[in-house]
Amino acid sequence: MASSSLFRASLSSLNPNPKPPYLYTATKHRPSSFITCTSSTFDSSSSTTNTNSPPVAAAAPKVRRAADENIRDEARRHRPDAANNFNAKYVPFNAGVDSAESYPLDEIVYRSRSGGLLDVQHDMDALGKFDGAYWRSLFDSRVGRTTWPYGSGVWSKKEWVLPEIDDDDIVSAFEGNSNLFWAERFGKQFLGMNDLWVKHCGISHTGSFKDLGMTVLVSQVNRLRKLKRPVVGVGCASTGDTSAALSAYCAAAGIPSIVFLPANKISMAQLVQPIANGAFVLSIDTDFDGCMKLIREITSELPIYLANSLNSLRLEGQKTAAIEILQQFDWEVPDWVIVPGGNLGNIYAFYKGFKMCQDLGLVDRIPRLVCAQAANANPLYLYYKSGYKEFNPVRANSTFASAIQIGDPVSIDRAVFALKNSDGIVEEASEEELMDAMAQADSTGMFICPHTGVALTALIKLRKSGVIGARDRTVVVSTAHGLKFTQSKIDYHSKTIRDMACRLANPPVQVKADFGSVIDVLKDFLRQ
Ligand SMILES: Cc1ncc(COP(=O)(O)O)c(C=O)c1O
Ligand SMILES: N[C@@H](CCOP(=O)(O)O)C(=O)O
Repeated sequence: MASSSLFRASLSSLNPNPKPPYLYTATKHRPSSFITCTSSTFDSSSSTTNTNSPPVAAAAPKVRRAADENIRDEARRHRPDAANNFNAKYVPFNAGVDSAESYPLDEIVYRSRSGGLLDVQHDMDALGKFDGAYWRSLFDSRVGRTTWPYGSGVWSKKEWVLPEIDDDDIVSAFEGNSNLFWAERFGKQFLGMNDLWVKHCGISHTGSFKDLGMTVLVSQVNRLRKLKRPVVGVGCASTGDTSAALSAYCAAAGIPSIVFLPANKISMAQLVQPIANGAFVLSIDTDFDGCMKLIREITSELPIYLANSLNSLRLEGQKTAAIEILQQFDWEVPDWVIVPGGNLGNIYAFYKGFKMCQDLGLVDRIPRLVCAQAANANPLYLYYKSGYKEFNPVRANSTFASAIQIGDPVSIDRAVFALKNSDGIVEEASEEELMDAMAQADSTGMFICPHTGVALTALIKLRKSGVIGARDRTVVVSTAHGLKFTQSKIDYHSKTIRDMACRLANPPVQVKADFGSVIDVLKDFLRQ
């Protein structure tokens, strides 16, 4: 994205005599973090004093930081004296206005007093002192840089994520800022669409969207340990992606990680990730729901911090993918966003990101959300179909979309809230449908995971039924890298899947090593 030109354009619409955010002088409209956000784009001597400085793009050439200084040191040097006014706390999820229950983020708490879910609540009055154009400009100004910690797509929205954390405590791999891919050929050829996009959240540090939430959670753990809170390690149950992200971020920070994996139910690539990153890996003879139950019991007994999305901190990072989509469309709102769902934290995270942008005036509406489930693990779909009358967990059956093989999702209430408030829809995909959709997408140049195949199936069904129109701007969220799931592709293309036609299989042709044989098969191929 050409952030500098965007930056200039949006500022001029805000103010005929524009100044970039960090140069605003009225103290009440000048969060101190705004100063740090761009400080390293300047020579520090000019950044704080010269209020006539031009915007970032035209700033004086940056003076290179001293060779013995790193980007953390540099950020520390630019740290403002005064703390900013933003803050956040845990509150019971969807609590009524009368509820006075809340907890500081430095407390170790995952559930409300009544046993319900928690949510991170931001001080919207403090954030709302700045208008939408102001936030858009600030976020745009941070894209594509290496300034600590704003080079991350998550921490570039720090004021909306964990406003009070010290930059020094942040553990980041500069996650986020993932590609929003225009699916030109897939859209045109299979759906007659010209405005179809795939948000590649899986093209990321550990190959899934979990990095977005894990940078936040592990950063907070880092802070808690510095505050001498009793956290000896961080643990999760996982279908493979949460464990990969947790172990990588913990390894980067030197924090012990413990992962509970359902034996033989995750891909080899996912299994090797926490092993390589030095996590303590338990392979347990149960399914994900069994692992989740165990980790909840263990984390209530031992000083191990819970890293699953039951912990609402995770969703604060994940919601930035929604903000990023809006940003990538130059703050235009897409009509539909389709998200594959398992434990169901992510669909709520997307809702929350979009809703904050609406509530703070960055956009004027939110997209309709679709949650897509594998038919073999579809408790939300069944609940939706019943008109949300009665929720029943299911026993999740084996699915190629193994990371969403979850029958008793912890965030069911969050998901229903997100869907009801976005005029949302739930769809499901059979094994054959999701594998065919994945193969179709791959045949147009993508290399997606089976979960993205589930989301694409939802799109295909909603296009066929006319719910999604040919001209609707639609975003499909791709949640993991296809390279984590190569075995499913090998099975499909070698046609070894029982009861599946694998109609798009493209197996390699065995051919003898002589000119005649090679030319014969090539002639056959070219005749087709
Ligand atoms: C690759 C992938 N896609 C989708 C999901 C579903 O996300 P959520 O559990 O937040 O619904 C998960 C994890 O559950 C995942 O690992
Ligand atoms: N797909 C997830 C399942 C756990 O989800 P979480 O978001 O609650 O951690 C995984 O990769 O483990």
